[in-house]
Amino acid sequence: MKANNELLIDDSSSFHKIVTEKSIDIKNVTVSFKSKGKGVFTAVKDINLEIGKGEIVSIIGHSGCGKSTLMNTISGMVSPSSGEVIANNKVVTGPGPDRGIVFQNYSLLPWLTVYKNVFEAVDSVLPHLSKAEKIELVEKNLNMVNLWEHKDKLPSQLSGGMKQRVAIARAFSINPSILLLDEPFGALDALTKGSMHIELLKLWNLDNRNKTIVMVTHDIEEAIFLSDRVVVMNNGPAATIKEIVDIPLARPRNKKDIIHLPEYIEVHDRLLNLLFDKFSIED
Ligand SMILES: Nc1ncnc2c1ncn2[C@@H]1O[C@H](COP(=O)(O)OP(=O)(O)OP(=O)(O)O)[C@@H](O)[C@H]1O
Repeated sequence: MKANNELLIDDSSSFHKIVTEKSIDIKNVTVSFKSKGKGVFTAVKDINLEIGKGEIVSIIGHSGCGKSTLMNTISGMVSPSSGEVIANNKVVTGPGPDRGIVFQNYSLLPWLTVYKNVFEAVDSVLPHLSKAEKIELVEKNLNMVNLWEHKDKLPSQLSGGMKQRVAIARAFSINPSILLLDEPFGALDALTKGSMHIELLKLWNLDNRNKTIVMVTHDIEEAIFLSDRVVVMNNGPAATIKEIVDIPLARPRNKKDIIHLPEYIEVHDRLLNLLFDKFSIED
C-alpha cells in the first residue's frame, strides 16, 4: 500500500484512473502573513501534496484552516513563505493561463452580457486565436452548460446557479489544464448544486478526464461524489494536512445509488470523524 499522499501509479487495485503524470506538486509549503501590529500569522505549514493529471481532489476543513490560502498558492495569487508549488512542471510564480479559478461569488463582470463575460476571458487569455475560433469556443462552452439561449442577458438577470454555470463555462473556455474551484457551489440550493455537480463532471468527461480539478468545499457529500481523494486539513493556525482519504467508488457514480454502498458509508463516517472528532453527541 502506498502512502496516501503519493501518486497512484499503475495501481490496478485502485478505482482511480491510472495516473502517470504529475499535475501539481506542493512541496513543503508554509504560508505566513504579516499584519500591522499583529506580527506574523502562519496560516498553513509544511504542506506536501502531489496531485496527478486528471485527478479530482477536494480540500475540506473547518473555517479559517487555510483551504483558500492553499488554493491561492496553486493559482499563484499567494506566494509561499517557504517551499514551492510546481504546476505542469513549472514553479508557480504568479497566476497563469494553465490554471483557471472559479470562486463562490461567481466574479462575473456585471456590466457585460453572459456572452461577453466568456468572450472577454477567451480574448485576453488566448489572443493568438482567430475571432472565429474564439466565437466557436464561447459558443461550445455556453452550450455545454445550457446557457446559449441566455447569452445576451446580464449577470443581474440570472439565478445563482446560472451565474455559476457562466463562471464554469468561462473557466473551461480558456482551457486550463488545472481548474481550481474555491467553494464553487457553496451559495447554491441543494437541487441546483446537484445539477452543477453533473455539469462539472460532464465537462470533465468531455475533456477525456484530462483536466486536474482541485476544489475547496465544506460539503462532505459533494467531496465524496466528485473526488478521487479528499484532503482533510487540521485547524489552524499553522494548519497541516490531517489525512488524505481515498474515495473507493468507481465512476460514473450515481448519487442515488452510491449512498447505499458500504464503501460510501465507511468513507462518509471516516470524513465525519476526521472533521468532528472533537465534538461528542452531547455537544
Ligand atoms: N491576506 C491575509 N492576511 C492575513 N491573514 C490572512 C490573509 N489571508 C488569509 N489569512 C488568514 O489565514 C487563515 C486561513 O484563511 P483561509 O481563507 O485560507 O481559510 P479557509 O479555510 O479558506 O476559510 P473558510 O472556510 O472560512 O473560507 C485565516 O485565519 C485568515 O484570517
